[in-house]
Amino acid sequence: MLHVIIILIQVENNYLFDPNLLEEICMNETTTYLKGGVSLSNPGEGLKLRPLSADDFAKGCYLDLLKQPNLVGQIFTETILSRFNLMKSTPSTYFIFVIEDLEKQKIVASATVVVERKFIHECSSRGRIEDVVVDEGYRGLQLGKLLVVVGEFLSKKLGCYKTSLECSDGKVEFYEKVGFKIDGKHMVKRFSS
Ligand SMILES: CC(=O)SCCNC(=O)CCNC(=O)[C@H](O)C(C)(C)COP(=O)(O)OP(=O)(O)OC[C@H]1O[C@@H](n2cnc3c(N)ncnc32)[C@H](O)[C@@H]1OP(=O)(O)O
Repeated sequence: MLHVIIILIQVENNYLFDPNLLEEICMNETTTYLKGGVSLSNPGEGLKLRPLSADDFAKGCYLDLLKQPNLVGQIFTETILSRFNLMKSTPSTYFIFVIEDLEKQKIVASATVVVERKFIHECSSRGRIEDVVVDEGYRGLQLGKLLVVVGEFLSKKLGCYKTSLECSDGKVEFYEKVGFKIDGKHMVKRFSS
């Protein structure tokens, strides 16, 4: 039964969100310089930036990518697909986009924008950039920077008044290169490791 569900999802090319949203983003205003002409429409030779698709789990490579910061743990196909469908059915909230190496059919980079709805600031919304990761074999090609800039402009397009992210001290310099500034302190109480 599960196999039937997976096949149906593959046939529909089930994107998490409408790909037109990415195509409509205009990054002309960015102050971030992406070397080598890297852009949303041209992330590099043979690479394509697009929304996450349910197909990417069947290929396996998306989870392999997320394992590179070793954050996946043990999960089952049913759990993954039910989480994907939950995100997809929550309107205008979860935007996971990936970069695929088309020849290898491999997901080589990914980032998430989550839109948090608020009552403050006249019922505004805030974007959060999460889970930025580039495959070890594709680092240093400006893909990390591209993901963050796309996250920034996607947040803007979705009407957010600001976008923010949390990172370790070792990544501060990377995010500063894309125009982010330290603003206050981040505090946390963990319920599991
Ligand atoms: C909000 C969050 O998700 S925080 C979690 C961040 N993700 C991770 O830690 C996962 C593991 N790391 C990675 O996936 C990658 O190393 C990333 C995403 C941090 C960087 O991706 P890359 O594609 O290699 O970065 P990219 O090629 O775009 O580099 C951009 C610039 O930042 C610099 N840079 C890259 N990593 C770092 C770093 N850790 N510290 C300082 N500078 C860095 C590069 O030298 C480059 O400089 P340049 O533009 O002047 O040449």
